[in-house]
Amino acid sequence: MSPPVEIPGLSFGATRTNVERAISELRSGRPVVIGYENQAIIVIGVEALDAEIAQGFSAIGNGLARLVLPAPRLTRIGAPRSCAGSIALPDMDLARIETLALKIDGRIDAPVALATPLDLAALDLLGLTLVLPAAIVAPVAREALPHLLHVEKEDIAAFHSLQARTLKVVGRAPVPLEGAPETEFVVFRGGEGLRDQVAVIVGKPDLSRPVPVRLHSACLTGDLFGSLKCDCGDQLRDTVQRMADTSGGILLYLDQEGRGNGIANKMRAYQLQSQGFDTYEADAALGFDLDQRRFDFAAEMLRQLGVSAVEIITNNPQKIAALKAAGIEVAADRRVLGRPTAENVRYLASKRDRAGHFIDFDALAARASD
Ligand SMILES: Nc1nc2c(ncn2[C@@H]2O[C@H](COP(=O)(O)OP(=O)(O)OP(=O)(O)O)[C@@H](O)[C@H]2O)c(=O)[nH]1
Ligand SMILES: [Zn+2]
Repeated sequence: MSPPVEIPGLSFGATRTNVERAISELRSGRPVVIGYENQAIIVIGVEALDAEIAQGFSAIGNGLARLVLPAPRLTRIGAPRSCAGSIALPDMDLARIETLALKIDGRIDAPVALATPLDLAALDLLGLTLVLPAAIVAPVAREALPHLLHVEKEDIAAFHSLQARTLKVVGRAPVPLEGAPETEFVVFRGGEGLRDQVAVIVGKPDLSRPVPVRLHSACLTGDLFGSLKCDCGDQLRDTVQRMADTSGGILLYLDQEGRGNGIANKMRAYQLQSQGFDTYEADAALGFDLDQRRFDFAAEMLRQLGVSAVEIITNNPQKIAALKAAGIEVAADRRVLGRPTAENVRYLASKRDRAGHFIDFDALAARASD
């Protein structure tokens, strides 16, 4: 057999390749191995666990498998923590695991150990895959399980900053919209979890001045179906209309459904909301922090479009701070009013009270009676 060769242009770095493959493996329901120094663990998301895989974890882990949960979930089930932790799974009891990871009435039933660096890397990787942030892990020898995908802890950490840098335009075309006939869609690939991100350029904004810009995170229920639970659809259409009626602007339509949790977790959260939780309590009960989104790659999209200064259209102070941190000049910030409904007032009030969004309820009420 001829020896392996390094071919320029065909030798991709391990960081990108292995992490991208690991995301795909975990989403397909197959475990991966994460290595760090001379240690390694085998990992799978709770969502993908079945009796057969559980048996495999028992065998390979010699009874040392554990369930790793983020701090908000541990707090929810009665073990207040500011950092992730793990619970021993000596017998891989599937019903117990589901209760601890997901059930509303889950209660802690064993001591919680501090998460190891490898445990934290497992949660980090699951976050990129949009599955429930609950990991089953078991220690393994580094060289064991050669047929499974191996990824290094450092590569997972480095992947986050790599993502923004790998963005590139893969397609663009005019898409005339109702009320905004002169509109172009520009599709970028890369970004968060390799998803496609779209810049919607409305009219012909003057790039030599601060450009009206909105970063809009995808909301299937609100944007497309007009859900009454949020204000997203109104914000989307009103912003495009406002841009078309003035000197144009750019709306970045970001594939960040559910504040970055993914549509499946958003529906899990909605289910909890139907039982009385508010939008943040529901996310926390599932193990999520207030907001999973990052906006550094949105800044990179703007840069690639030739934008260096913006008038941002948002009520969300994190979006403003993130663009500034990424080196975009924010010359002004403008509010964007949705329409209040009986179903979304609690959601809007929670965003104001818990996440500091600038939401003026008097202005909203005036709008409702327009
Ligand atoms: N997890 C979760 N996500 C939600 C819920 N309701 C709406 N979302 C998501 O929240 C995000 C809202 O994004 P944006 O429209 O960019 O809004 P924002 O962060 O409130 O900021 P501005 O609208 O710019 O003020 C979308 O990704 C929605 O899918 C919810 O109850 N739970
Ligand atoms: Zn919405």
